[in-house]
Amino acid sequence: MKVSVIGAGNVGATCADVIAQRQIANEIVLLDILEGIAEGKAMDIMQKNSVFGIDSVVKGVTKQYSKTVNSDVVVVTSGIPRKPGMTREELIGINTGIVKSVMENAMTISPNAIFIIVTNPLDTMTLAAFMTSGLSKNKVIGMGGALDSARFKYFLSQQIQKPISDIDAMVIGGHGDTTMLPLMRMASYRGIPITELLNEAEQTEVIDKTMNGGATLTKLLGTSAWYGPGAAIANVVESILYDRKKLIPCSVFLQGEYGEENICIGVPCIIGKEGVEKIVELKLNKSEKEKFDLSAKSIRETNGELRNILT
Ligand SMILES: NC(=O)C1=CN([C@@H]2O[C@H](COP(=O)(O)OP(=O)(O)OC[C@H]3O[C@@H](n4cnc5c(N)ncnc54)[C@H](O)[C@@H]3O)[C@@H](O)[C@H]2O)C=CC1
Ligand SMILES: O=C([O-])CC(=O)C(=O)O
Repeated sequence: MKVSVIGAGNVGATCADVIAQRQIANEIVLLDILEGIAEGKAMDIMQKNSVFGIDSVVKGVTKQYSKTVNSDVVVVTSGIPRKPGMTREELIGINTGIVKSVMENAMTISPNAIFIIVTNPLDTMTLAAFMTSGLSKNKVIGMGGALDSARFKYFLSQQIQKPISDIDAMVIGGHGDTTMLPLMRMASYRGIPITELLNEAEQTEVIDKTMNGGATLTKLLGTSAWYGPGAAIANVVESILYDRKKLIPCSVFLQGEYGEENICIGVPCIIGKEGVEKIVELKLNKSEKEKFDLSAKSIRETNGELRNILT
């Protein structure tokens, strides 16, 4: 099983490290355009593997796409992260060209690969990868909701003072500060609805913290997060490589599902060896559907900018 990670920055290197440490793939190739960075990080991870007796092989290369040949999964983490005070959407100008060129280089050499897009603005970059590659829609997966759901569960566990592993919760919609939709009505603590455990004000507080999860970390770190993102990507990779068919919210191209068309947005997906194997249509109530529609509207505005950049 071979995974290539294009962009050996904070998120790409962490993702490679988690995949190696959990032995999800036996070969991981890290690629970057900056001389030496991928080689150095791969060597460092291999020396860590040596400490723990892990046999997954991590290789680092500079621009050498030939080394990514026949990857089963390609993760696109190349691109600029935001700085404190910025929105993810502000990255569209610089990151569109990067995602387009990475897709062109990577897909010819790994014709059967499933692509996981991570670069921000996530939903629009996933659409860019889908449009510019011509790949079938099941093979282009945007990773956003997996991370947002992990944050939602974390903030819920903090609020109700219970272990994270006892909490089930999901975020759908866009991967943006104002576009994500934490599904509080469906969140539960071991089957007990969270809405029975938290009052309205507490629920609102958790939702706000979740939606601002990325911005909060960016303010604290001076650049955006990487441990949560790296792990969330590895979870998607694992579901593909081992055909686990996990239900993970991912940004995927919709053609009528949730009443939307020609847009990539976060919805619950069954993720297996074919990539997106099924989109699960939740029965949203009126208020949830209104929020989902607003999220889609906002993503469409950013997609308008994308179309201007690409033409
Ligand atoms: N979808 C999500 O949940 C998340 C998305 N992100 C996004 O992921 C991206 C990467 O974030 P970080 O790793 O923190 O940034 P970083 O700056 O640490 O690393 C980015 C790497 O991409 C490389 N790169 C740039 N152009 C490239 C190209 N054409 N080919 C190959 N490599 C190239 C850079 O040299 C750099 O090493 C950002 O756009 C960020 O906003 C970050 C966290 C979560
Ligand atoms: O906040 C950012 O810009 C990076 C990201 O997408 C996240 O951590 O959720």
